[in-house]
Amino acid sequence: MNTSTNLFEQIALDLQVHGVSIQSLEANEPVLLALSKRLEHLSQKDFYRAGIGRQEDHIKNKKIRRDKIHWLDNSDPDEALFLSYMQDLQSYLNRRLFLGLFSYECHFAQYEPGAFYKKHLDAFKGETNRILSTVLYLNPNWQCTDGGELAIYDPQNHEQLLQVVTPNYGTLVTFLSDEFPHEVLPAKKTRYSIAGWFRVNTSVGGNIDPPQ
Ligand SMILES: O=C(O)CCC(=O)C(=O)O
Ligand SMILES: [Fe+2]
Repeated sequence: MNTSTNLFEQIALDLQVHGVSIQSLEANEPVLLALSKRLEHLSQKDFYRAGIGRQEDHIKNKKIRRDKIHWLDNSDPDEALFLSYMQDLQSYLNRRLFLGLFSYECHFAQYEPGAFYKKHLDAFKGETNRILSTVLYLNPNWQCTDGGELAIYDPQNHEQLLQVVTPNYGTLVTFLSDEFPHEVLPAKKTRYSIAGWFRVNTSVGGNIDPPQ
């Protein structure tokens, strides 16, 4: 078994038992280095203010989330390397857990000091084809006093805190999109992550659902 297979198996087991997985991608240095290099080359104009679903109300948006995002695609080789890695994870999880995952979409997110994302679910039962959420953190030397933690809540009791995840470089969180409420606590330093979603295909009449 190579290191990716070990990690993929660990994620599959975590999901099976808990519905949430917190692992480290640090053994896969090439992918992390490629993403860090890509982040260095992206400029402020490559990021734009994120919205919530089809909600276009800017004031309301700003009360809920303050991150800026940049979608990944295959035209950039460093982004493509990560997308291909997540494609391998998708295939593994489909073989192992029969999830029928069909596509993966993801964006870099930049949280400037003071930015947050209030408690939310990434998917509502029956209303979306987002099945699994992933978040990968890209912050070297993040200190516990830097804030910006991901707080994950109990699916049965949305007030009950389950886990607090420090956004350390290489940490990869995976969870069931319509089960786990979560929030990003205000960051004190600029915080980078890649948030992504594995989706099932809900196409009708042969029209494939657009990936984003
Ligand atoms: O960056 C994070 O820790 C989570 C972001 C998130 O929940 C989202 O983008 O939906
Ligand atoms: Fe989320």
